Amino acid sequence: MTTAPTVFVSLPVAWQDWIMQNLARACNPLDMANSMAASGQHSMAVARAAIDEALALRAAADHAPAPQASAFVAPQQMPYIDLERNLVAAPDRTVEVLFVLKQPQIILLGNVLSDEECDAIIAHCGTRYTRSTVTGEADGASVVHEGRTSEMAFIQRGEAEVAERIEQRLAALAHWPPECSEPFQLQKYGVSQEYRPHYDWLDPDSSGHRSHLARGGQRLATFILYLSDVAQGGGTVFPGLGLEVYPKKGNALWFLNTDDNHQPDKQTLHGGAPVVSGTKIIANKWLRQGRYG
Ligand SMILES: O=C(O)CCC(=O)C(=O)O
Ligand SMILES: [Fe+2]
Repeated sequence: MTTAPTVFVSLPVAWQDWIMQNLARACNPLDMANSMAASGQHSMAVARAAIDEALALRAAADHAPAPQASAFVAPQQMPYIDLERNLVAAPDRTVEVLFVLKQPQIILLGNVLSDEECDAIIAHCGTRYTRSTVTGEADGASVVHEGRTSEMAFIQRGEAEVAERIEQRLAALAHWPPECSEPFQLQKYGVSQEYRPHYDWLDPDSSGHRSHLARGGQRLATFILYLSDVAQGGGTVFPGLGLEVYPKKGNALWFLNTDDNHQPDKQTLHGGAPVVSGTKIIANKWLRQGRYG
C-alpha cells in the first residue's frame, strides 16, 4: 500500500497528519471524527468531510502507481482568512478582525501574538541583525539598497519553539501549509529608517527574480507581524490606496499580493514609513505557491 499525499488544505497541517496517521493505524473513522469535534477546533461536519476526503485519497492511492519519494501536492487555490465572524478562532488563540479592505485584500488582525511572544521572538534574535537587503533585479543576489535602510534577521524553521507555535497559528489562520511559506524575516527600524514603496511579489519578467520564483513559486500573501509599539512614524503605507497602518504590538497585517490566478497585483504597492521616534520591529511571513526550501 502507498501513502497518499494530503491535499485537504482547509485543515491545519498538524490535523492532516493526525488524520493520516490514525487511518494508517486503522483507527475507527467515527471515533476520529468524535475526537476532532471534541477538540473544539472543528465542527463534526468538517471533521467527517476531512476524514472522508482522506479515506478517498488513500483508496485512490492504493490503485495508483507508487508516487515519487518526494511527492508533495501544493494547494492550488489562494490562502484565505475566514471573515465570517469578527473574531477568528485560531487553534490556540482568538484573533480580532480590525479592518478589511476588499480590493486589494488587506486585513488588519488584532491579538495575533501575546506581548510575551513578541518579546520572546525579539529576544531570540538578540544581536543577529545585519543591514537589510533586497533581491537584485539582474542576478537575484541579495543587495543593499538605499530604499531599505532597516536591519534584518531570520529565524529558520525548527529553531525556536515560539516561532514554530506562531507559524502553526498563521498557517491555520491562512488555511495554508507552513511548508509553503518562507521562514520568518525580522526587520528592525531605528529613527529615520524606512523601506520605500515596493511590491512583495516576485516579478516573472525580472531575471533576478526568476531564480527565486523557481524555489517555491510566487509570494501569494504577506503577513506583517508587529512586534513592537512605535511612538511616532513607522506606519505600513499603501501610497496608491491612501492607506497607512500604524504598528501595534501583537497585531498582524495581511494582504494578498496576487489575484486568484496567482498573477501579481500592482495595487499592492506598499512600504514602511520612516520611524520618527522609537524602534519598530516586525516579522514578515510570505506565503508561497508551493513548498519552500
Ligand atoms: O515595514 C513595514 O511596515 C513594511 C515592510 C515590508 O513591506 C517588507 O519588509 O517587505
Ligand atoms: Fe513589503
